[in-house]
Amino acid sequence: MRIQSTPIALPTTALPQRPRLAVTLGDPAGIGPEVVLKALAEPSLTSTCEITVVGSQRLLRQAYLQLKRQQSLGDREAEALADPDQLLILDLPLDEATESQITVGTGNAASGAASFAYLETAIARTLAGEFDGIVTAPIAKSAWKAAGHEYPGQTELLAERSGTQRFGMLFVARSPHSNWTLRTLLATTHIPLRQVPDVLTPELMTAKLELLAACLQQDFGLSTPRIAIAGLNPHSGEQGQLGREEQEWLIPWLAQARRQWPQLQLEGPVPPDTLWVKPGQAWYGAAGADSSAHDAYLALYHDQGLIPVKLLAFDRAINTSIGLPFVRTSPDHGTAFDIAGRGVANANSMKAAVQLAAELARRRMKSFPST
Ligand SMILES: NC(=O)c1ccc[n+]([C@@H]2O[C@H](COP(=O)([O-])OP(=O)(O)OC[C@H]3O[C@@H](n4cnc5c(N)ncnc54)[C@H](O)[C@@H]3O)[C@@H](O)[C@H]2O)c1
Ligand SMILES: N[C@H](C(=O)O)[C@H](O)COP(=O)(O)O
Repeated sequence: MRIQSTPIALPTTALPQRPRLAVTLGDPAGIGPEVVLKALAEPSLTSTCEITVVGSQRLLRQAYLQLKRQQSLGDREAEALADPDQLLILDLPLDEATESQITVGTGNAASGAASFAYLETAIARTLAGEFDGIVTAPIAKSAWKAAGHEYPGQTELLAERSGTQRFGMLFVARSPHSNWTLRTLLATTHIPLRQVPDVLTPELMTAKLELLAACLQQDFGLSTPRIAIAGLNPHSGEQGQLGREEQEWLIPWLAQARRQWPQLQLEGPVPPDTLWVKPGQAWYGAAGADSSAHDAYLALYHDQGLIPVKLLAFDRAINTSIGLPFVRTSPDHGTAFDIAGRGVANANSMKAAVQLAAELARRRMKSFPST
């Protein structure tokens, strides 16, 4: 089903009861179309929110037909796929020349430009009040760069276009073993490792902690959360013997943070190698672990936080942008060019991203009903 790309002005009396989510296709050469079609085949998701796919209807249909062909030839039970003709699609067609440059499995300037346009459009329509949140299928940073878009990722474009100065990258995952929820915020993200010690400052940590506390309160109903803050160096510097950052500023900053936010139960700087023991035990449901694990973790750099997240929950963790004026979630994986087009992508993280976006949007609609 194709809808014209004209603003949908709802009369104020007809406020939507279900959250309206824009789901962007991501890089059309990656697994985005596949995981979107698999996720939107879930009635439990599509019944709780109104979903509009933002991207090329033609490329989505091509992905659908390719997956259907593979399933007809395969000996495995065919995984349900949403029929593009049954979906609400905000169609952003490519001209013939550009579309001919899209090769499934290879990100390039054409696929980068397409995925950039999908997200740009979803942001503009959300800011115009047409959507309550955005779920973004994966893009390839390298393809964005090839298309001339110098952003570290989707998060930065979302922040720039929504005029958001302070924002964060939070990973959320609900354990299938214990139903315990892992929440990990990254203090720094897409920067080279060697820059991390210089980018980390007390001001940055304060900004991230404020965002995290507000998110835990607003989106998860946690007003006195237990938060663990990671150390930077091995053994958190071993009293300065293995690095000085903890002694020089991180420990003093934490002492000041405890005074500034008495409602937060702050632990740290926790030695990074043992920080993840309790969440790991809580994830697998060890007796009593969920009471000793924390409500949230503040990791100091990308892989310090994401190695444990993806180790425990690669197939279900959700990247949630906090601080934006609307909900945004994304699967934790990327475009997976190496398996794109083969029909073997796991769509659970995409499903979890849609489900969390609907939950958060619904919660915010109740907290801040439109006037
Ligand atoms: N949400 C996002 O937009 C996002 C997240 C991470 C990486 N990326 C981008 O994706 C591109 C590729 O990144 P990468 O190779 O580091 O990570 P990746 O997640 O794309 O792939 C890593 C490995 O995991 C596998 N994999 C990923 N998702 C899978 C799924 N749903 N089902 C089964 N297997 C899956 C891949 O086949 C690959 O072997 C890069 O350009 C990166 O910037 C985007
Ligand atoms: N760092 C994320 C991850 O590894 O899952 C991902 O690259 C997020 O990037 P965006 O800002 O494009 O969502």
